[in-house]
Amino acid sequence: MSFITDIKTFAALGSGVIGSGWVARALANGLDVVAWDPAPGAEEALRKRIANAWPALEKQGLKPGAAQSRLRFVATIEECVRDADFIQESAPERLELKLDLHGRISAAAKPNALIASSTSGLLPSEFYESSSHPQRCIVGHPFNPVYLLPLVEIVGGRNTAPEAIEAAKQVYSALGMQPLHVRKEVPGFIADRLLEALWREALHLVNDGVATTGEIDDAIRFGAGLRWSFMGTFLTYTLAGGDAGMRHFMAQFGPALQLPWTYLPAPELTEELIDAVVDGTSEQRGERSIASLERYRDDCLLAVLDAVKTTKARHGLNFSD
Ligand SMILES: NC(=O)C1=CN([C@@H]2O[C@H](COP(=O)(O)OP(=O)(O)OC[C@H]3O[C@@H](n4cnc5c(N)ncnc54)[C@H](O)[C@@H]3O)[C@@H](O)[C@H]2O)C=CC1
Ligand SMILES: C[N+](C)(C)CC(=O)CC(=O)[O-]
Repeated sequence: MSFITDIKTFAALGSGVIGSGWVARALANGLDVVAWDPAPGAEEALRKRIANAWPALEKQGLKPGAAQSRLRFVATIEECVRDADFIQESAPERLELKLDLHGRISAAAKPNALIASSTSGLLPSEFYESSSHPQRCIVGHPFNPVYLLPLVEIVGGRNTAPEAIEAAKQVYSALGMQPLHVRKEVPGFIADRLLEALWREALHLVNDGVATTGEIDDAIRFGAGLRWSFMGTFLTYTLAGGDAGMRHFMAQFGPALQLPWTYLPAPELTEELIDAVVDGTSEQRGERSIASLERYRDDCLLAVLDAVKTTKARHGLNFSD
């Protein structure tokens, strides 16, 4: 089974926050883009959003041939997808709406054109249920702003062909993205599971009068947020275990998971879970020593801090603003 990976024409259905981000990314990569959205005034709003994103894209570097004028806004779903090599749906997050929309998209599209949905957490097996050629249907979950953030989670449904996942990885990589294949079809995928957990706790803290939204945002942006831009939670905590690494960290801080810090039920700390975490982080570390990882972490932190400081100053802000 082969799918189109050398794409020239990108179709975008739904041109709100996320759809317009996809259009901006595709245009900046030198593609022709065809867009459709049923809302009155949608074309004007889309063109405004693209113009607003363009200076950042120019700064990042446009691909040869990139131009805002290569966007064509059309009146029907069928016209939008008929000649497209790749289709990205970014319509409202409602199962019935997506089910119906994908029935129409897939009936009109070329059978070997990949069809992706930007959904944040609906299951592809459900909303692609009545699609034609469902083996080419995937989720491509992006992050806002889509034209700058590289991560895209790729999720297949019951009928998705493994070749479609590989083809989608190629397409998104060619668009300058970092694809992450979510191997199990679960609601919320990987990233939103994490983001929603943080969001849930943040709302509890506000609701209980513990902190203001600004204080919670400060707690993120001046601490873990800076680390997260270059090192994830598991490797960060490996360093927090000192020279003894993750096993020491698990022994010292693992029991705290049972304290009532959180409203989320904690998993039971079985030996199996500890081993999985220790083994996973050992693999992430590879041959690197704790000290060399610390130097890497500090270098990255300084670079990020410097970049944030310089950019804030350009906007007339202090670092603490
Ligand atoms: N906003 C966010 O932070 C993120 C959203 N997503 C996902 O992207 C998708 C779109 O979300 P947003 O852009 O935030 O919503 P939005 O509300 O900004 O845009 C949705 C657009 O879809 C249009 N629309 C309405 N009915 C439609 C239909 N039948 N077919 C096609 N388009 C239709 C609306 O006119 C609107 O322009 C959702 O599936 C959402 O879960 C994914 C990542 C992040
Ligand atoms: C709020 N959200 C679940 C729609 C967020 C995302 O899906 C990703 C993001 O950009 O944070």
